[in-house]
Amino acid sequence: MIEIEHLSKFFDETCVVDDVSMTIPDGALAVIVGTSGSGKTTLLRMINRLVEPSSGRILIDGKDISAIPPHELRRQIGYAIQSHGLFPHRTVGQNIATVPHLLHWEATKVNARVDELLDLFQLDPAEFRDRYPSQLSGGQQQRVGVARALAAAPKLLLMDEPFGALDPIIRARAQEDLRQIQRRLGTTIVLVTHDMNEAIHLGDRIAVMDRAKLLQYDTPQEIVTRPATDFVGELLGSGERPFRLLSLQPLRPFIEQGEATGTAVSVDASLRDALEEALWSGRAAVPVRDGAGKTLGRVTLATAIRQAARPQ
Ligand SMILES: Nc1ncnc2c1ncn2[C@@H]1O[C@H](COP(=O)(O)OP(=O)(O)OP(=O)(O)O)[C@@H](O)[C@H]1O
Repeated sequence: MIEIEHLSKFFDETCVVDDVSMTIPDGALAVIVGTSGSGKTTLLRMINRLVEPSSGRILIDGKDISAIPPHELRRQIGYAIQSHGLFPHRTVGQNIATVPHLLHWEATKVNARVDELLDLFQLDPAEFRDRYPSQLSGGQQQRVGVARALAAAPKLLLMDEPFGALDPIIRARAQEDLRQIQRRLGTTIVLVTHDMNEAIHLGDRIAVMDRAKLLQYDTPQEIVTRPATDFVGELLGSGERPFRLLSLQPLRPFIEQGEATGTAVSVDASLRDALEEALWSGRAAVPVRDGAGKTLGRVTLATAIRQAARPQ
């Protein structure tokens, strides 16, 4: 668990993080979202002591991190940034092995870990292990950057706009990878983004920042349905709110029996996906199928419309 208590940071006279308190439970994915210059990166970098707070404190598993030497702290905490920060003269394998080497892991264990991570990120180890970063696409470099951050299986991973440079298709895949990895390994993740869609899609909790202050820290559901200030509402985009609400609702509870033909949606999709499919094809209901292709029933446009309304 990470406990951030009354944390502030001044650069000269300017306060860039102002009295922020928040708790991130173990295994949660907390997203810090907000406008440019609101203090998101500074807040994140105080968690691994790349920036020292002016006041307040951070506890990780009950321990005040100001008592842990920074280099020791950083070996326990994964860190992935937008410009991936790979070492250009080291191979992909050597890059991923950085922290395991610092921790003096045995060579066989390191090699096995490198291959395991490459597999996880769908990069064939035989093909990619010995390449240099310049021989990879931007998306592959970013995946290697995240793999490197995960190499020593840190309990905590800090990510600063990790998917910022990716095109929308690869970005969606990288987001999906991250959620699966997080579920599998139980990693606690703090991720900075300025993209509200990404925040709602990924976050168990969302921290909304504006001008150094934490305006709201809550579940995506609460942020969408009960924004704490007008600014949070604006950041969500008022016209987008019904769709954001639908994207948070899995289809399964809304499946009913009845007639529906045409292209089906997956049972793993959200109500928003079903709404889009229904609207785009001009149908009042769409069939729902499971992974094996079996039709489970249908979801109607009327249900989606009902569920898009602001809860009372
Ligand atoms: N080392 C520094 N010295 C002085 N000012 C700094 C320093 N680092 C950041 N700042 C200032 O602190 C403020 C917050 O910066 P920060 O990078 O935390 O914001 P951010 O919300 O992550 O922004 P962005 O989304 O644009 O990356 C900005 O006004 C920035 O100019």
